[in-house]
Amino acid sequence: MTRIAFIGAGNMATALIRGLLNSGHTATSIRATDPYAPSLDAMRALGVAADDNNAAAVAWAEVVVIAVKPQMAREVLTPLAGQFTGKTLISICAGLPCAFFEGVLGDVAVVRAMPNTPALVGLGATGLYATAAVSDAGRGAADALFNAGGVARWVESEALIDAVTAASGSGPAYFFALIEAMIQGATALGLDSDTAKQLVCQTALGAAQMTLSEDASPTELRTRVTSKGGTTAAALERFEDGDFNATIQAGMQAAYARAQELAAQS
Ligand SMILES: NC(=O)C1=CN([C@@H]2O[C@H](COP(=O)(O)OP(=O)(O)OC[C@H]3O[C@@H](n4cnc5c(N)ncnc54)[C@H](O)[C@@H]3O)[C@@H](O)[C@H]2O)C=CC1
Ligand SMILES: O=C(O)[C@@H]1CCC=N1
Repeated sequence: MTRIAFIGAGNMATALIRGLLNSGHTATSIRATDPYAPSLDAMRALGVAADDNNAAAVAWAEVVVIAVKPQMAREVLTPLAGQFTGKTLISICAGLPCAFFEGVLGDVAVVRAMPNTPALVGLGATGLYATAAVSDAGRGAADALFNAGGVARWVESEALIDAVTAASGSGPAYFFALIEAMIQGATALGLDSDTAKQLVCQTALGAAQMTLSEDASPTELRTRVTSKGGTTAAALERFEDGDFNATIQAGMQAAYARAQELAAQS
């Protein structure tokens, strides 16, 4: 089984590791590093060896996932330069281009990945891009890692990873915000919070599942719910008073621009 080391054992690494374990990857083939003791304890509770020795983890691994904040990546990776020959580096750092890792590390085969936290429950969505230096085995390992926690799609150009970031990388937060607002709305109308949560979340699941499985566009599906002169139309008209669609588009453009700023600052 591929030996995978995670440098950084925070939120996203934990989601990916739990996805791997749930899909049958053995804990002894995973290792994690982090300077933060509670993160190491959480890893050990999953049966994953964890310490703060990045160099030893890289030496042990066939695949290394860099899962620190983008602003930390240079500082964390600089001491590891020259230690990636024959290994695959998978970066999940928002914004940072493959060329950044090649510049810091020298000889390295880089996969750029943009996963999301629902990997924790097996429903992650990941975009992947590989440089020409990545071997078939390296691509296969990335495929296996991200399909373990959901679905993964390869994109044709590296720039599209920033688009993935704006869509599905940050996307769970957009849906959490909508769910949060809808639960607040439902409780304001008198539902108890448990019932509101159940009904709102089931509605979100149902809408997503229908959009995937029905042979109809989201526009058509929305139209089928929206009776002329009915309740849905009343709500959607009010949303559009607040420029709902334009606001979502502008938010996603802001996420995309921020990914590019992170690259420029690296
Ligand atoms: N949270 C999310 O939804 C997503 C995050 N990402 C990317 O994943 C990366 C990690 O993000 P999160 O997990 O949210 O952040 P986080 O802050 O939860 O985790 C980062 C971890 O890196 C550790 N760290 C700091 N210095 C280190 C060092 N020298 N050696 C090893 N570990 C060190 C920190 O202690 C922390 O536990 C970021 O680059 C982010 O852009 C990508 C997709 C989604
Ligand atoms: O907010 C962020 O920068 C990271 C990348 C995508 C999701 N979380």
